Amino acid sequence: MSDLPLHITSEVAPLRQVLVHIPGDEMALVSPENRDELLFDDILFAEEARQEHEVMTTLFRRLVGHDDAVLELSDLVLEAFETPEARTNYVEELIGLVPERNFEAYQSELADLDAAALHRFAFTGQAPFPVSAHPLPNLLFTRDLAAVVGDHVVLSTAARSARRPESALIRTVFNFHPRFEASRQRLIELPEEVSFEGGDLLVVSDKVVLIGQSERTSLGGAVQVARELLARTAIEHVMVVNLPKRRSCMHLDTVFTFADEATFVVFPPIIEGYTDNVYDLSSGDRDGEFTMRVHTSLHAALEEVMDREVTFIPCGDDPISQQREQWTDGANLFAIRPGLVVGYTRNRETYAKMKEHGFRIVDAESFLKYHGDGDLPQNDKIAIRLEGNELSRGRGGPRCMTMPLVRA
Ligand SMILES: NC(=O)NCCC[C@H](N)C(=O)O
Repeated sequence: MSDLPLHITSEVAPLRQVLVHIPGDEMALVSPENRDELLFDDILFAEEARQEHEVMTTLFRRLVGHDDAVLELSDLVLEAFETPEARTNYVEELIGLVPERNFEAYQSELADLDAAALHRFAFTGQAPFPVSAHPLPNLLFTRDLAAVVGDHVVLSTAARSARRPESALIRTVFNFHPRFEASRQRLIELPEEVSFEGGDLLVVSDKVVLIGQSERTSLGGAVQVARELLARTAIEHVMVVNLPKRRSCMHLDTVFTFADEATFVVFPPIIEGYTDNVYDLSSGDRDGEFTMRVHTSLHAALEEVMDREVTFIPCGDDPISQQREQWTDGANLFAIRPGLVVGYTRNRETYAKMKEHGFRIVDAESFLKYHGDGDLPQNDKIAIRLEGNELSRGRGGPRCMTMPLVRA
């Protein structure tokens, strides 16, 4: 299974391979003092978070049906670092990404570290000589590192300095790990003056993507991604969704995710409360130019571009429950196949709404017990509840914690 080419033509197509990161030592380095800077609203109990995460990856392995279904970022970085060139390159990239940290002063010492020591430095910031970096606890949210569209990969440029070094790690993996050799020609890099994070990109079909213009993805970032995708891939429409620039809705996938091919779980105040906020970009008559159409609602825009009826399920019944559940990622579902999604147990009102729309609600543990022998439901609409009281404190749900590499 090692040479599956990267490929995604729909957000809900059956999952074949996904990149995740189990909360590691870096998570235990978030403290009350540094948590703000590290983009955490609270400190997480790493062991508990790992246990919750393990249930999620067990589900993926079981449902996809092979061990290679789940790749762990930490393993891939360590394997890539076995190549000396990958280590030198990583250190150079890191220096460029966070020049203010002045890692240049220790460039040769860092590049001379062996794979395990450099790996430790990269994730936790700890080195065997007097230099230290921030830990990278947000690697838990692999979604934001890049986005696979068709057979191309858009590499993110993080908006916040706490997440900027993550780019050096994902570049190391895609540029140096032997597993991704076949995709090296299809990496899309963005200029450093714009920002783009993978949580803002949703693949609607082989011809359409949505990009949130958000707290994390700048207008310039969305335009650059559009330019590259329209020029290099089969994508014909890039629909830019303008969001309020707020932490609570930092990426489009915090307020809007797929539950089925044409069913979405949404946070209504933002997704339905704004008008004229969808800019549909397609190629213009001349190279590098766009044609732009403004839609008055995302719902109408999707129905037009998907050529079918679209259903929005609110993440709660009333404004208060919608706000509470959006905050704990009620609208951040991950689809394993159309109609089979994973979310956090605590978002009860969201599940109640999904039930009204024909979803069966099942706990992850009982799902695994019942379908433990590989006898899996094929067509039912099922929402799997994952315990995430610890994980949800990082402000990201199952979609944020997964970067699909291959969907059938
Ligand atoms: N796609 C997502 O919404 N990812 C969640 C990222 C949470 C992380 N603590 C951050 O602030 O970047």
